[in-house]
Amino acid sequence: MDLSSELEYYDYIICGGGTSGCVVAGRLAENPNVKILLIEAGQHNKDLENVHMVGGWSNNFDSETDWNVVTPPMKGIDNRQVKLSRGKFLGGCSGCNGTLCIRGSKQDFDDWELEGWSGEEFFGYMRKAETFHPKPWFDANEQAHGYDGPLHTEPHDLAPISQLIMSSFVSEGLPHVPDMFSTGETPHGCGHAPRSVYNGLRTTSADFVTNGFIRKNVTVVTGSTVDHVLVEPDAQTGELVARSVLVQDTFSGDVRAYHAKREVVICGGAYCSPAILLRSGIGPKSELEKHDIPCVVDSPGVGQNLMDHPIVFIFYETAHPNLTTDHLVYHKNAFETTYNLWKTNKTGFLSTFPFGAFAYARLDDRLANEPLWKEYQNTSKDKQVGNEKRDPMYLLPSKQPNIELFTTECYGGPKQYDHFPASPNRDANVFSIIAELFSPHSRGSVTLSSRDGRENPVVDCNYLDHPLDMLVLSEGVRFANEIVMNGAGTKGIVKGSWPEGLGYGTPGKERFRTREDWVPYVKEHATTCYHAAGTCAMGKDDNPMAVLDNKLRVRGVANLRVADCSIMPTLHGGHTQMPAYGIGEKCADLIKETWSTDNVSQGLRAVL
Ligand SMILES: Cc1cc2nc3c(=O)[nH]c(=O)nc-3n(C[C@H](O)[C@H](O)[C@H](O)COP(=O)(O)OP(=O)(O)OC[C@H]3O[C@@H](n4cnc5c(N)ncnc54)[C@H](O)[C@@H]3O)c2cc1C
Repeated sequence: MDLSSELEYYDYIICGGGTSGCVVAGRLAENPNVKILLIEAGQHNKDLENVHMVGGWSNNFDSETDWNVVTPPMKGIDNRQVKLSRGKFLGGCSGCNGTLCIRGSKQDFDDWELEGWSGEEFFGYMRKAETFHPKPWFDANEQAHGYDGPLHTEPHDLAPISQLIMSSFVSEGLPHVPDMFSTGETPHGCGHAPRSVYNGLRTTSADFVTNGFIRKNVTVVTGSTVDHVLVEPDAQTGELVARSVLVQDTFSGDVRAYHAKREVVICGGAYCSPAILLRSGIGPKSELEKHDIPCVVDSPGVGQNLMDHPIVFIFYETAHPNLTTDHLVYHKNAFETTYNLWKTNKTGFLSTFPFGAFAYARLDDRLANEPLWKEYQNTSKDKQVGNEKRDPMYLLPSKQPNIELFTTECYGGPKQYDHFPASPNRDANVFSIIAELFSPHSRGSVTLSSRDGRENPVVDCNYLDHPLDMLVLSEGVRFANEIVMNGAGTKGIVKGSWPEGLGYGTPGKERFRTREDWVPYVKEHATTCYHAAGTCAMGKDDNPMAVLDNKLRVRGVANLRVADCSIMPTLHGGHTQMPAYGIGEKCADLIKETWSTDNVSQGLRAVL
């Protein structure tokens, strides 16, 4: 195919206008002397009401604004398939997520053992993206936040049910540390998760290249799917260099090419970035052969090491009116009223996401007598940090939680829970608690279904394949239920539950008392927390599975980087949007460092 007449030239080409990609583009554009192209497969976000109105988040799914990825059956969860929604529009998942800003523990990033990515340094990059707006009632840790980034965040005003759950957390042994999800230093406690919302509007990474940050040197093309990156040997050195990007019109399939004078950065997210690399001939040779793609670099780690946090919901109905927020959205004509409120004032139920109270928990005492836990305690890699031994999940008990617990302030959750009987439209008042597994041992994969860039890859999350993952998550779910049933704030307020029979009826007749009792429910209902990561992992030079070096450079190809959640060697114990922002910030700095005048004159590979 002769593309020479169609080439357009940019200094940097960013492939994927999602959470990290927009940050990379926006930050590089601070230098007015460089020209940047940002390519997004989906549409622009400006007219997508359900992006700006946080409460409309789920309306972005099962349509053309969703990648609509569905896993194959997975044996760890009763051979069920799971729908993996991803934002397909400018801003990517930052425009349809739950808005939670939960950064993880600093130790999670120290564990990567990669120069430049310590917890201390990386928390600095997450702060850089943020402008935090305090509220008088919230005891913020001021140093933990940023105050001049394009991402506006604020604390969430709790509904009455969340206040009650917070006191149940405390009475069940999880001390209150208000801003613990921003500091990364408390592995066991409860507090408030700031949100990526301000003045009733969602803030997204698209804000780095739109609104107040539109810059002449950034060209945003939407509706354009990156098919592959053209990698060619340099005429003088023979070294492989990323030179151009081949793009298909998402709808018509028309092809065009763009040329990078300096670098190509792949930011397609943990499912699509490995797919772009594979289509470019960079990946496990055997996988490329299946699709007749010539192998440019045999990189066995591309698409492997897929991680996510499995979660399980438990729902409760309370007889007390107005503790939950169901009356503001589901009952009678509430939706019409609340929608008008958002339309006119940007306030009300739809202006925030109905998650409530949050906790991190260590489960050491609860798991101490489990035979599997003891077995791994003795046989697992016993790497010490100081005097402290890691637990079987490879976590440091003094620094990293085993699970997160969080709650909703009304009915709502993945579609698989729709069959539960107390539909809120019948005027029921419903809340839920969710247990989320950190540091899973199970690993999944991303492979190609076809060479066509417009076909989704095959994403197998392999949830709960490892027995330790099931052990910890089922104990986490059991703990979650005990908090609601026995905790000081919520004891006695429950009149129904899903699953049924959770101990609000006849004492001693509860159906779910032991951890084993919970295992079938976990298998039947575990689903994604949407935290996909790890499929183009960074790693040290002696690690053959490391797709990238610690500067996000693709091993074996010059002028090609990846920047999004796929780069994580291990998944942190938190939620992934703040790291995605931090990765974008870090990548922009790494690129600026490479192409600073000094470095360029030292012979880095400008291809023109
Ligand atoms: C429903 C949902 C709820 C979530 N809730 C939370 C939460 O409350 N808190 C939290 O911290 N995290 C949450 N997450 C996770 C978090 O939002 C994501 O992990 C993070 O935003 C991912 O950022 P990314 O840059 O890696 O990928 P993305 O944001 O997905 O960006 C990838 C971009 O690349 C584009 N793209 C892909 N392939 C191509 C191609 N071939 N050509 C051109 N463009 C392409 C995509 O359309 C997308 O815009 C949630 C995610 C979802 C989906």
